[in-house]
Amino acid sequence: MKEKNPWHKPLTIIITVIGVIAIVALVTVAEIPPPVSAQYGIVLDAGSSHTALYIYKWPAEKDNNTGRIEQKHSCKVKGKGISSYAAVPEKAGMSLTECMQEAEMQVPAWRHQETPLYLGATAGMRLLNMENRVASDKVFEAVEKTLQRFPFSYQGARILSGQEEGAFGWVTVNYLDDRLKQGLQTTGALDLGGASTQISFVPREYDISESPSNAVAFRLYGNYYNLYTHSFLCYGKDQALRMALAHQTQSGPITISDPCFHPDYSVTRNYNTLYDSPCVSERKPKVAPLNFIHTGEGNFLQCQEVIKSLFNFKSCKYSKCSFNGIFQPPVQGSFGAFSAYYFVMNFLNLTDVFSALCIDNILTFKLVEQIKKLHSDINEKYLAEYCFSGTYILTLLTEGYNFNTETFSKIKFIKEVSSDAGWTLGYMLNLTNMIPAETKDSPPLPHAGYVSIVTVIVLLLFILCVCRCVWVKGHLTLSNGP
Ligand SMILES: Nc1ncnc2c1ncn2[C@@H]1O[C@H](COP(=O)(O)OP(=O)(O)O)[C@@H](O)[C@H]1O
Ligand SMILES: [Ca+2]
Repeated sequence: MKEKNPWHKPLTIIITVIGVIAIVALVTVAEIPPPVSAQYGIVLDAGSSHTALYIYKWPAEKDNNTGRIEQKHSCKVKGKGISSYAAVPEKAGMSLTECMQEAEMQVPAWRHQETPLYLGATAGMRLLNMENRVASDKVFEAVEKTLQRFPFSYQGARILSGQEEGAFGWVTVNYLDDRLKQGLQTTGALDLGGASTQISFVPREYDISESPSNAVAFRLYGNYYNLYTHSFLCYGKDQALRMALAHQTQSGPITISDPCFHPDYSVTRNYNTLYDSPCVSERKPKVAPLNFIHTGEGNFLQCQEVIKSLFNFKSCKYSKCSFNGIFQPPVQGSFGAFSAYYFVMNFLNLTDVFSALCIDNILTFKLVEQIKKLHSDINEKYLAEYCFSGTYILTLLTEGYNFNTETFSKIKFIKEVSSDAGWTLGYMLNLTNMIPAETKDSPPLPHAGYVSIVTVIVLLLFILCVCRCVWVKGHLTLSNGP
């Protein structure tokens, strides 16, 4: 008689049911496309001194909020900023062609059409727009014409407000540090450009109503942030230098001896060129020669006096001000200082240490010719201006924003944190809605998790089946045996 197989019926039914469920699940899950492709976004930062193109990349399958964005590529546009082409606007457009062609190569062709392309202009165009609206519109027309020729999804070119520039710089720094998602204490952002400078931070106690125009409220990943931000037009380092020179040429002299420049420095400058900016135009001396000779003297304390004269510390109708009657709560927490802050402080080796007392020792003004020999790879204009710029930065931070020895030590001079620090990433994150206001409940298991579990179940079933077959076969052999 054939022995009854104990594996029969209930077990077979269970195995069949689980097997069917597993196969159905596997088929369903397998239908979701695997997470392989990437998405791209392009932002052009049209600054006062130059334009830079940034390409960002993020995993395509993580819709909107979970994928990490990284900087894939950057390209420095040759020549000056777009505002410098006011007299020949078509050249502003042409200047962008090379970097745009690079972008075409960098982004896979099949992604071109869905890759958003933005251009944001900052203080250089803000000034041109104030000075000559028609010229500013023509520059934008030329730039648009060039950008639209490329196969990307062009989203427009516009001037960012100072508030946007400050706030997006803050978003970038905190996004890169991963502080927003984790709800950590945020880092303030200090951006020094050529034509404007921004300060943005979350103050300890903040009465927004005192100056609503300085307040930006964000809700990011479920957290509220009340950001203080201010952009000082004309206080970027190039316009600040113009203001310092204007201060020293009020009487229209033929020669000036500038304490902020090296003792052997001597350059002929044109009065019309110097005063050709809304930051200084009203102060142009009535009577002046065509040119003046700008010579150096190299004296830190006197240089600081000249620079202090660019700030008005007198009038303040708020509880507290930085300068020029602008409301500013006391600085709070750590700060990331980037763009020209970084370039200058990195060159002067002042990025790690600070003692208000030792600045003048560090900034002993050597002969500019010696410095040129030591740093033959660096642009001569930058070299000649580093002492002015260094003194300007220290004065702006300590006298202007009221950083003291303790709070200054919390400033980190940064070029990048995996991606370059600047407003462009924050701008793109905002325009593509990449940072959600709320944290979405993430699925209990990611796609890969489901696939693994189903695979393990199927494997177990397979092993179970094999065992059963072996058992049945063995049993039959035994029962059929002699
Ligand atoms: N290597 C460098 N050394 C010193 N300064 C630099 C260097 N590279 C860029 N800069 C300066 O950084 C500033 C960048 O400002 P930019 O972004 O063009 O202007 P804005 O933000 O005011 O529109 C300019 O003053 C430029 O001269
Ligand atoms: Ca800038």
